[in-house]
Amino acid sequence: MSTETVPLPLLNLTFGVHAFKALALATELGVFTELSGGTTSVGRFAERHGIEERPAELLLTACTALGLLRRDDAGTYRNTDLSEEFLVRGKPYYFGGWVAVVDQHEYPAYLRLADSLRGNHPVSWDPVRQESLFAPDDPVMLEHFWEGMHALSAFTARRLAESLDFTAIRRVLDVGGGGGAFAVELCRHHPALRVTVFDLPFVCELTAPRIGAAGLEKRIDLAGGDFFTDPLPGGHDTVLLSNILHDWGERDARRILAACAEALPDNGLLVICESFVADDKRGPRPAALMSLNMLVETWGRNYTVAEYTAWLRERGLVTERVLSLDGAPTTGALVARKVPTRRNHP
Ligand SMILES: C[S@@+](CC[C@H](N)C(=O)[O-])C[C@H]1O[C@@H](n2cnc3c(N)ncnc32)[C@H](O)[C@@H]1O
Repeated sequence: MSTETVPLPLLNLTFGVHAFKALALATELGVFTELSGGTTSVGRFAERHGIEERPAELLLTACTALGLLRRDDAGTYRNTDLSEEFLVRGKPYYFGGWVAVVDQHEYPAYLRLADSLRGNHPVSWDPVRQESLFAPDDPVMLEHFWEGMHALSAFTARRLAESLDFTAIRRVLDVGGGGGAFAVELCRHHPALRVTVFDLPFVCELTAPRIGAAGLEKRIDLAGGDFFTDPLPGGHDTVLLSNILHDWGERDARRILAACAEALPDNGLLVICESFVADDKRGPRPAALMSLNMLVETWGRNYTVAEYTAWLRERGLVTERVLSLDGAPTTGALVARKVPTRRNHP
């Protein structure tokens, strides 16, 4: 080993925990919300939160080093553009819901990652007592998950709206579209588009106010149902599956694909928006880590384009292209077309 070689990349990986917990605690304390448009000092911050100056300074310094706060020479702290836009409660793309999901729902589960590994089962919820990750039993999920999904997916949806040719797309069925991010952003970008969000009935109820707040009730319909037991609504030329299939084991993922293929007309499009693991399984990092996350959360994993292409072919769909949504929270979109079935003419 060269004397120059030091384990800094490893140390940097361990800092991930510290950085995330600083973000999570500051968000939970409402630091960025209280600083919106204003400033604080260590002393004022400590007083406001009823804490000593030492911990106050350490948290404010960590947030500054992480690019969440700016400190001037007089020791005054204010939000950066990033925290002002995304970490102030009440702003349209508030990201704190997702931070809360990771902190309160996923982080405790990672303390039991080894159990998940040894038992090959999720640990973020109890499969004996709960039907699925998405059952309405977990108050943290209910309060934060769909709000958090909206904050994450809005940016993927924007990239999809820009990257996919919508000229011939009139009506989209967003299967498992709870949170409403795709429906809202796609409709905003494409004024002639209509979208139906199909999700569990209680999720549709959570999503309805968000559609109302966007003023899109006339173009976005909500359809409550279960994609394993209910037929998917017809009349759509395009079906979207965003971050759905990785939630499920291979058998269930293929059942969902079969239901989507069934709901599409000939020449209809199926769009799978997901972070695809590379066919050679060497990465990329966001897909590989999301896939590991599926170990603690579900029985699923992030699949490869080759896997989807093979499963779709069995259902009469042909992969036409894979769009790279670089910089988006979800990094790819596979676009497949339903091939017209040949009918025997008399
Ligand atoms: C990871 S979220 C993805 C949400 C959205 N598509 C996005 O990308 O922002 C998975 C979604 O699938 C929905 N879902 C889970 N099981 C379902 C089922 N059996 N039938 C219909 N929707 C379901 C959940 O309620 C949730 O909204």
